[in-house]
Amino acid sequence: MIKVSNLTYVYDKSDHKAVDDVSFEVEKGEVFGFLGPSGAGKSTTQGILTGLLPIQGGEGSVAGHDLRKISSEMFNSIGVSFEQSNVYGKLTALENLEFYRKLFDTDTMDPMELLKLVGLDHVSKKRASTFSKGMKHRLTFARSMLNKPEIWFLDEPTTGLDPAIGNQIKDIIKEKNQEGTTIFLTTHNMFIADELCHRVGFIVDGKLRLIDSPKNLKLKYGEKMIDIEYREGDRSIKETLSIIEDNDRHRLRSIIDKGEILTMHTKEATLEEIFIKVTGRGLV
Ligand SMILES: Nc1ncnc2c1ncn2[C@@H]1O[C@H](COP(=O)(O)OP(=O)(O)OP(=O)(O)O)[C@@H](O)[C@H]1O
Repeated sequence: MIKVSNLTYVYDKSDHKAVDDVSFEVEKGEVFGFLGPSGAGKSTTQGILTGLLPIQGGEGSVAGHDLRKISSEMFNSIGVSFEQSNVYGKLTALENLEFYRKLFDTDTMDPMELLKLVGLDHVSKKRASTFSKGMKHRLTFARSMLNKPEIWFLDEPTTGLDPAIGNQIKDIIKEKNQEGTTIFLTTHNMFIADELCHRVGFIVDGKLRLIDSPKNLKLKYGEKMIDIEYREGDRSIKETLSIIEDNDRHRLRSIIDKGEILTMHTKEATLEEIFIKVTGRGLV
């Protein structure tokens, strides 16, 4: 669905590559997470893939369309939800969707149905300028689904939303993916990536450092830890021990031998911890 090789991009008057020799493929039906800290090159890559920025170095295709010869047909196949909401303030929520709907020459979704899906049906006749940041974000998100995209580009889809609405958005993403939509998710939120993505790519300073599934990454890089709580006299004590480090393994054995264990849980490394281990960088 997406195939890029040696993608490179330098902004005018910049002395460094915003995207530096990036190659990857995304299969049909996959949720692919593009993860990295601020300034890593995520938005620039997404800009090239969605035709907002011209391809400079390298090759690529999106839904079978060559990025060097972008035609309007490509825009019928993709949906893009930007991190920054860009809705028309003077139009109502419904008018915003009706307006964009006319720009496609492909089958589109019913705007009211979309507003209902993102919980904005009760304000369909209100001007978007009166909306909160979260509501504008949901309207942008709904708009990106209008043309029933084959590939859906989502830039920080849950950032700045309250947790209940964030969960609703995550459910919609999962549902669309189950219906067959391929998803390219750009984020620096590792929890969302872990929950939603089949594979993730770590990008830092314009370079793609690694691609794998969250599960494989945890197996490969995650040092398994155990949270153990036990009783000693009339006190309960908690410890976190590695099951790889020799000293910790001895300690664990001696605690088990003494008995009186209250709780014991294995604890996997988070994707964020693995990102730091692999790239030497945090996600902010
Ligand atoms: N319009 C621009 N002109 C010049 N440099 C830019 C422009 N947009 C981005 N850059 C630079 O390109 C690099 C990659 O930026 P990009 O916005 O792609 O990163 P990002 O990973 O999407 O970051 P964020 O998570 O903050 O959106 C950064 O060094 C940034 O400063």
